[in-house]
Amino acid sequence: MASHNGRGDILIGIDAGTSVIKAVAFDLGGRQVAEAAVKNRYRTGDDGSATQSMAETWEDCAEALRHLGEKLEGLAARTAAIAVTGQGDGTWLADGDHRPVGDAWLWLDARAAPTVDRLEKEAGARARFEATGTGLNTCQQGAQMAHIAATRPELLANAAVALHCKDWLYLNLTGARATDPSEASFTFGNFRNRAYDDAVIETLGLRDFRHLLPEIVDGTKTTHPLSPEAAKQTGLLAGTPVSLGFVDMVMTALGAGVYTGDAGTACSTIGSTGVHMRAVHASQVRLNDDNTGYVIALPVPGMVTQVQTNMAATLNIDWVLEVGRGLLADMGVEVSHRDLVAKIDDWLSRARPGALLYHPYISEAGERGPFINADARAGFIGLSAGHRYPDLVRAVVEGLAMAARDCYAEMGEMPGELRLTGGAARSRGLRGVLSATIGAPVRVSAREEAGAAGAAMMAAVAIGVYPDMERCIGEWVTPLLGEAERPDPAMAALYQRRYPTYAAARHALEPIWNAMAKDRRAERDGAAEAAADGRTTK
Ligand SMILES: Nc1ncnc2c1ncn2[C@@H]1O[C@H](COP(=O)(O)OP(=O)(O)O)[C@@H](O)[C@H]1O
Ligand SMILES: O=P(O)(O)OC[C@H](O)[C@H](O)CO
Repeated sequence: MASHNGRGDILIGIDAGTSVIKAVAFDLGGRQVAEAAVKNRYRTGDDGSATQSMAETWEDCAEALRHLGEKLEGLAARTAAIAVTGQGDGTWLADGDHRPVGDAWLWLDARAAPTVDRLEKEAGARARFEATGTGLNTCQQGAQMAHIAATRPELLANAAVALHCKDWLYLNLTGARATDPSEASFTFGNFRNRAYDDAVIETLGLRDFRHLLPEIVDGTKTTHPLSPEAAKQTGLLAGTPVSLGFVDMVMTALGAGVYTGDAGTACSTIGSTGVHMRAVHASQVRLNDDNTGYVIALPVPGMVTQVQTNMAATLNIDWVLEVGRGLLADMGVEVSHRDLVAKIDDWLSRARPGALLYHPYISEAGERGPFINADARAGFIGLSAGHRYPDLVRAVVEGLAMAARDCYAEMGEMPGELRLTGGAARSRGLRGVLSATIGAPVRVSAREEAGAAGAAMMAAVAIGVYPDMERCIGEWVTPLLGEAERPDPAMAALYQRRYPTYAAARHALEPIWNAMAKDRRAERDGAAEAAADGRTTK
């Protein structure tokens, strides 16, 4: 088999997202030259589970790389390096032969909620937060492993290594068991030194499982060669250097301009999840009193992102569109999700701004930023008989913007400029709502695949295309930033008035969510008991 000869003019970035797995080819100066995508698949259950086949995820990744090869002639020989990032958090357990131990638990999995409640009440919770910079929530591997240890210990007993999504793909690409400094430190470590912290592991009750945590590898410094088996499956050349990217949240932000040296800028990703972040030196991180948010390392020495993240962003848009699609389907009218997405800006323009309040906590796992409550649920406030579908769509979009403001309010001053990325940033109407709600201009990067680009930038630094990340950003990111879109003053004043009501309502709703969740749990337990009785009396 041919192997890599150490040259090439293409960098491949892989971004294994929650909705799509993408493989993207860039030239060495950062121009995107080809892209291939495979839809990701995961399952959700009534018990709050959200799981994904690990074997299929690797097959889908390999398929995306093969498709990329079909689109770009001579890709294998031209590839100078590959980098991989992916959906963060979650628990991907592999055994000693690098086979999956069951399906992966995703970041959307809510089963660890009782364990999060327990651990947050125990001594050591604040110390853990001060080390990781990250509030414990159901998404994270630490909480999920602690829950698995309590409820399904055989899974951990059968595992040799606990990985995240991108780490699992890296293992399949290279055979190396590794994780990156960002997920390692915000889950089990300290963001100041990017290393594991045994005291954190102890507070999670995971001392006996410490051996499952893999080596931490900085993908801007270290690469591993593509293995012969992976080469066969992907159509690339064995020996091609592979760099392990940081978690997708920070790769996307890096590619979209979170760190360009301009003071006061911030970056929001409005994708399935909503991620709101600013680049700061690790010494400038301000931890809140509520133990919420993330501190995610950047692949730049000393620099991290201070983050608050909404569990669900465009998942809310998808929900309201699906309501419309389902109704039309019942009446025999078939429309696609894409057709409905194309209508969003029209609906936004037909509805009165600020007429309704919507809290976008549509995920089964509740909300994680700026507050953590697995019981939080979405809802409209202010409906009256005259409201129509466009009003609901507008309220959902305004709810995403209010939730973003809520996150920035928790982190200090509102940003002076907001760089936007993620699927929903394509909507001009949504950008206008966000800009007015934050009270700052927004800019969208012409970069289509910011996450894959962020990862490829790490490979570019790792193989010496650039001496450091700053120089790479100067060519890959800054020139692609679009014009600043300024907020409409009247709309900004309206949303400024609405925000305190939005925030007050979410505080007031907390006991209602908790009571509803208690009822749901009691009903589920009652149904399970009735089913068990039915079985024993047969
Ligand atoms: N033009 C648009 N206007 C508003 N929302 C959009 C638009 N295009 C895509 N979206 C939303 O973005 C979602 C996809 O976002 P994306 O960032 O690609 O997903 P992910 O975060 O899962 O990678 C779509 O499902 C839809 O809700
Ligand atoms: O794959 P996407 O939805 O872009 O990213 C998911 C995040 O990594 C996740 O929210 C981490 O908890």
